[in-house]
Amino acid sequence: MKAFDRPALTVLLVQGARDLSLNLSEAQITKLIDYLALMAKWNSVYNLTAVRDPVQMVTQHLLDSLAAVSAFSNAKNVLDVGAGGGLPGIVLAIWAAEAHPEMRISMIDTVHKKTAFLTQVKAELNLSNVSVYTARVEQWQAPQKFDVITSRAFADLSDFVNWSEHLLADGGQYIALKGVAPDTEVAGLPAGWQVREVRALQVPTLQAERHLVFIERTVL
Ligand SMILES: C[S@@+](CC[C@H](N)C(=O)[O-])C[C@H]1O[C@@H](n2cnc3c(N)ncnc32)[C@H](O)[C@@H]1O
Repeated sequence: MKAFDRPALTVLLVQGARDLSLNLSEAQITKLIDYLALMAKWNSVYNLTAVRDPVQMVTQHLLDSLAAVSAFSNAKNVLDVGAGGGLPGIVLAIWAAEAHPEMRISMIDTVHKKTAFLTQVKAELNLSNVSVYTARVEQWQAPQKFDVITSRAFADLSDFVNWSEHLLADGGQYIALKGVAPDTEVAGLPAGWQVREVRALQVPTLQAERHLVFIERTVL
């Protein structure tokens, strides 16, 4: 692994957040870098991400998730499905703790090693707005329904919706983080669901195409 140069990574993150017009406090920047440090430290044990270069981790993990957070501004109760090492859920939680203190973020993954890591991140970063669950989402009976269900790099849109629709509250929506414009996936959505918007994202220093897909129940 390349060296974890905290000051240089902080500069990159601050600049990226500025490019995204996000007003992050010093405490939020510190927590985001602390999170990355935990991920870099435990990656070999927990197998959290294939991205090993800390500079790339800032871009592909922190800024990629930060580019999406303002879409969650009205959410109260968010579920991140297939959260893995915590993306976008942990980044969303660090942002929301100050920007939207009423927002709760639940994260679910099947792999116990990953949820053990997320539980450790929650404790070390003092994220009282986070809940972590180990389960297959399609079999999971949640303590409550969610007004927003999100995922990044989880499944195609139709499986994502089919496996988790029992968890979405009436009037709720999906916000999926996707790569290239997901036209084929959009066409394959199950009956009763429609795409409200596909929004292109600009992630600072990332060349790849990124999109947010907003899905809701079809109004009859
Ligand atoms: C490619 S990883 C993406 C992780 C993270 N969202 C990210 O963007 O880095 C997909 C994750 O989905 C989890 N997963 C796969 N099937 C699942 C299911 N049925 N229910 C919950 N999690 C699942 C896997 O364990 C894995 O951690």
